[in-house]
Formats: sequence, structure tokens, C-alpha cells
Amino acid sequence: FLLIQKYKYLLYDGLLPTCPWLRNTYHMFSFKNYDGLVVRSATKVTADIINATDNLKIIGRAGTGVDNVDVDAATKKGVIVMNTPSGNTISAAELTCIMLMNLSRNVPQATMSMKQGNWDRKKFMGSELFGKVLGIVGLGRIGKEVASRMQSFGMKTIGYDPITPPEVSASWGVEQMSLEKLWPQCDYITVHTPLMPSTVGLLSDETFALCKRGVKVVNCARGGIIDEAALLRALESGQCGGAGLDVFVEEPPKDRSLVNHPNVISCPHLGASTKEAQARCGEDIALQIVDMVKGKNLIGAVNAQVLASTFSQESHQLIKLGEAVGAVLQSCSASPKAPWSHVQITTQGEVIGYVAKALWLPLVVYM
Ligand SMILES: NC(=O)C1=CN([C@@H]2O[C@H](COP(=O)(O)OP(=O)(O)OC[C@H]3O[C@@H](n4cnc5c(N)ncnc54)[C@H](O)[C@@H]3O)[C@@H](O)[C@H]2O)C=CC1
Ligand SMILES: O=C(O)C(=O)COP(=O)(O)O
Repeated sequence: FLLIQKYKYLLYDGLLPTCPWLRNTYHMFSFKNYDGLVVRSATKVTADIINATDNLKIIGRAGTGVDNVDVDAATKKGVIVMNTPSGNTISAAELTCIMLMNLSRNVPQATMSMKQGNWDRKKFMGSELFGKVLGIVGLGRIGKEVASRMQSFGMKTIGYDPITPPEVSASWGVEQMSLEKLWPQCDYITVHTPLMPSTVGLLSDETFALCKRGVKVVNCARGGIIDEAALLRALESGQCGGAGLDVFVEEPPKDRSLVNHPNVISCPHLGASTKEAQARCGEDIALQIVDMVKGKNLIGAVNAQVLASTFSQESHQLIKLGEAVGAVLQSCSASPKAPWSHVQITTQGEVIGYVAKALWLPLVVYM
């Protein structure tokens, strides 16, 4: 796991996020011999990188979103992709709440104005959060934490999630409903889903049109869940009254139209950038990897349960058995008497089903 150390060095010297060429070249030349790789969100672990490795067994994401990792390519190569699902939940939830508060009271804009020597009280008239409706799209770990914090400000929290059962979210004060019902009710909307095909453009021209005029939106999840071009159009028409953005489709964004819009407040993907979250995620990923290597727990694996079971102690024995049978069959098939007409294997013991599975593959391969 030397790479973890090297990687840390490169991350912290500030070179990686700003120099994609160096980042990719570095990967291609140095990956071959490593067993594990640990990344944050800025590093794209592409199929090319994964396929250029010889020994890679695990890609650890010290954080939540794994959209920067080609999980399918990893699965095909038998590489486990693992995240630290809860290490930065509180930090991301807190930043979301800070965005909501700042959208309601224009603190960043007022601060800029003060620094320019102004004293403009009229321009920055705000509105209370108390009594307003907050729509939370994605009621997982972060969505839940955002809900409880904003309830303490007196907001009514409604939401939508295709997996979290309505009775579960109701137990933490979030009434679930379809998105069609949700959009027109919200004064504020915040998204907390992973980035995947079904969540790209959840807020689009069509859905902004269904919202209350002046709705304010927050995206501390992933760039693209709120369609950026549609958001700009909605801000310009007044359909959207303000946006708090921590994430962008392209990071850093080359097109600054959204960032420069007067009703947009933004951060350079700071949701997980707290001392506490970084310590937790760093520690979590290290412990999770050590546990996996020792054949103990497998926590945070996001790809194929099948892959996960490959690393259990029980599977190790069966894989060894499969290899041994394969070796015997290979030597038989190399003998002058081959090909043989049939093979009879006798097994004994309680785990016949598993053993049969371990024997099946070498038989298919060698017969
Ligand atoms: N800005 C930042 O630094 C950070 C951003 N994130 C982002 O936040 C996302 C959410 O994180 P967690 O809450 O920890 O994940 P989670 O997995 O606990 O929750 C995600 C929820 O989204 C729901 N979901 C999936 N598809 C949906 C859809 N079409 N509509 C509505 N809900 C849908 C899932 O059912 C799940 O309940 C991460 O995937 C990551 O991209 C996470 C941490 C820090
Ligand atoms: O955990 C996540 O999903 C994040 O977006 C945080 O990303 P980071 O680790 O700060 O690059």
C-alpha cells in the first residue's frame, strides 16, 4: 500500500487536482505493481487505468460517491470497489444547511459588498426559513441529517426516494410523495442522490417549470443532478430565486456563468472538506482495507456481492480446491491418453454444494 503514501503526497501538494495530464501519466506508469489504490473524488479511475494494472485488488474511495470510478470495469477485472459510506455524512449535511441559510439571508453577497466598502441594508433583504417547505430528493444518510437540522429551524420537510420506505422517512419527519407532487410545494429543494443515469437532470427545464416561482435550490451531491444549463435559464428568468452549488459537472468549471450569477453562492466541492470528515474517511478506508486483506469484515464494497464473497475465508479454501482440481485436469489432458470420455469426482462432507461449485469451473475450462 505504498501507493496510499505516494498518493497522499501528490494530493496534498496540490498538483493532482490541477494537472490531469500528470495525474493520468502518473497512474499509467506506476500502477502495475500495486495491490490497492485509494482516491478522493478528483481522481478519475478509468477502465484504461484499471486494465493497466496487474495486481490491483481494491480501489478504496475515501468518501461516498464512486461515480469517479469505472465500477463496471473494476468488477470485470475482479477488483473490489469500496467507499466509506458514513465518514463525511455530517460534513456534507452541514454544508447543505449552511447553503440553505445563506440562500435565505444573502450572507456571502452581503460580505462581498461590505468588503467593497458598502453598507447596503435594502439590497440584502432576506426571508425566514421558519415555516418554509424544504424538498429533499434522496433520503439516504445525508438527506436524513439535512432534514433533522432544518426541522430545528421550523422548516416543513417533504421528500422523495425510490428505496427508503415512506414509513421510515416519516419516523424522522419527512413526508414522502411523488416528484410531481413535490416540486410545486417547495420553497427550497436540495438533492442528495448519487450521480447515475436516473438522477442526471432531476431538475431540468421541465421540472423547474413545475416548481414555485422563485424556488431556491441546493446541490451538494453531484454536478449534473441539477441540469446546469436549465438552472442558468431558470435563474435568468426568475423561476429559480437562488442556488447553492458545491459541485459541478466539470470541476473546476471552465464555464463560469453559474458561479458568476449574482443569485448563486458556490464552493469548490467542499462538502467533505472538514478535518473531522477527512480523518474519519482516511481511517475508515484504511481499516476497511486491512479487514478485507485479513479476511475479516467486508464493509463498504459497492460492487458485486459475488466479488465480495470471493474474499471470504471459506471461498479461499474453495478457490484453492478449484485451482488444485484444475491443475490435475490440466496434467491429465496433457497426457497422451487424452481426450478422456468422462470424469468422475467424489466429494464428501457438509458443504457439497460449495465444493461442487468450486469444481465446476475447472471442469468447464479443461474439458
Ligand atoms: N459535496 C460533497 O463533498 C459530498 C457529496 N456527496 C454526494 O452525496 C450523495 C449522497 O450521499 P449519501 O446520502 O451518503 O448516500 P446514500 O446512499 O446514503 O443516499 C442516497 C439516496 O439516494 C436515493 N436515490 C437513488 N436514486 C434516486 C432518485 N432517482 N431519486 C431520489 N432518490 C434517489 C437512494 O435510494 C438513497 O437513499 C453521494 O452519492 C455523493 O455523490 C457525498 C458526500 C460529500
Ligand atoms: O464523498 C463524496 O462523495 C464527495 O463528494 C467528497 O469528495 P472528496 O473526497 O472531498 O473529493
